[in-house]
Amino acid sequence: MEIATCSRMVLCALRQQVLRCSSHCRTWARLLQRQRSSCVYSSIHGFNQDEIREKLQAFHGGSIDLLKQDSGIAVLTINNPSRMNAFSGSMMIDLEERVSQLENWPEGKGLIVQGAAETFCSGSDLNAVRAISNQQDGMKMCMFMQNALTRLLRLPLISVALVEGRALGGGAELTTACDFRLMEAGSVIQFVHKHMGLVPGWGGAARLVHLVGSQNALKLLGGAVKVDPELGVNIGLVDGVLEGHQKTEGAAPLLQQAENWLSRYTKGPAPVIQAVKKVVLSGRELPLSEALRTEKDIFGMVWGAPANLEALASKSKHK
Ligand SMILES: CC[C@H](C(=O)O)C(=O)SCCNC(=O)CCNC(=O)[C@H](O)C(C)(C)COP(=O)(O)OP(=O)(O)OC[C@H]1O[C@@H](n2cnc3c(N)ncnc32)[C@H](O)[C@@H]1OP(=O)(O)O
Repeated sequence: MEIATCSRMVLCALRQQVLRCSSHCRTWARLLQRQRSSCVYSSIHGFNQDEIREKLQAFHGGSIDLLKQDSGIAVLTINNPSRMNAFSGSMMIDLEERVSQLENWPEGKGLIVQGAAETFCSGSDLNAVRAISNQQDGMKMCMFMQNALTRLLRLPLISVALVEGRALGGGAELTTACDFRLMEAGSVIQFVHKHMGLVPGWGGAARLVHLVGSQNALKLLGGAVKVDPELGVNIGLVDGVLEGHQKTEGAAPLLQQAENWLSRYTKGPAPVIQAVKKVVLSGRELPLSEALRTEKDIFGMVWGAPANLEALASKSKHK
């Protein structure tokens, strides 16, 4: 082969390689950008993820367990029963890692957040709280948890907190990082922060105001009110009440009841369910013009896609 032909072939192969690499890099850059934009705090706010992870890791115990099911509904379990599912530092890191796994789940449609051993979550582990009660560490933990819970709420999955037993302090805040809340009869959500000389710091106050309005939020935080299912439904915090399966004979297990409740919203192909969540999220979080532009982009992803073409071909009627 002539030297000129040979070097043309090498150049061509190199160019293809570079193109492949740059497209790969662009995809990565987009992914990283998306990840960053889901967070509230980054290095420009003085937030150093690795530093706080190292600090939190020192307070271990418990775990956050993730079960991805073929149905497209995942179950996230807060698991630290000997401390009423309080969040240790390592569980905070676990949570952030599980959220990352859910961000990269193309088949996902729904998420149920529950506590282990018949209670939801009693907030931060008070042993860790005592050890990091200085201002600086408190701020770092607060930023870490705000990032993790904001990313949880922004997942392209329809999420529900299944409240059994008690959701206290940070546990109450966690329920507000889901799209919906279901309460077992007899369970309680309580923002106990005032009794601890605090206010919510995991984003729970901001989200609570969005959910129930500022008047009700002021009452719940100012009075550290115990919210039972009836009050929760009345003020719009709670979306459904489940029968306590131990107290009501013949009632299905709570997780099964929650899955049945959620399934009406997760029925259908994953790309469509994810698009539904994304348009609602942009409407909830963005100024109108930006939300409209985002809605157009998301619409563009489902228009003419397989589910849309299939529906058109089937000439379905909506009776
Ligand atoms: C406030 C803001 C902050 C944030 O947002 O970051 C927080 O969340 S601070 C934490 C707020 N939560 C609390 O203050 C809960 C305190 N605990 C209780 O009120 C009770 O323990 C209760 C109601 C959860 C359960 O009461 P019960 O009588 O049923 O059981 P025990 O009290 O015997 O609890 C069993 C066992 O769990 C330990 N426990 C419970 N919650 C925590 C917690 N948040 N951190 C660490 N440990 C907790 C409790 O001490 C018992 O352990 P034991 O070794 O048997 O004494």
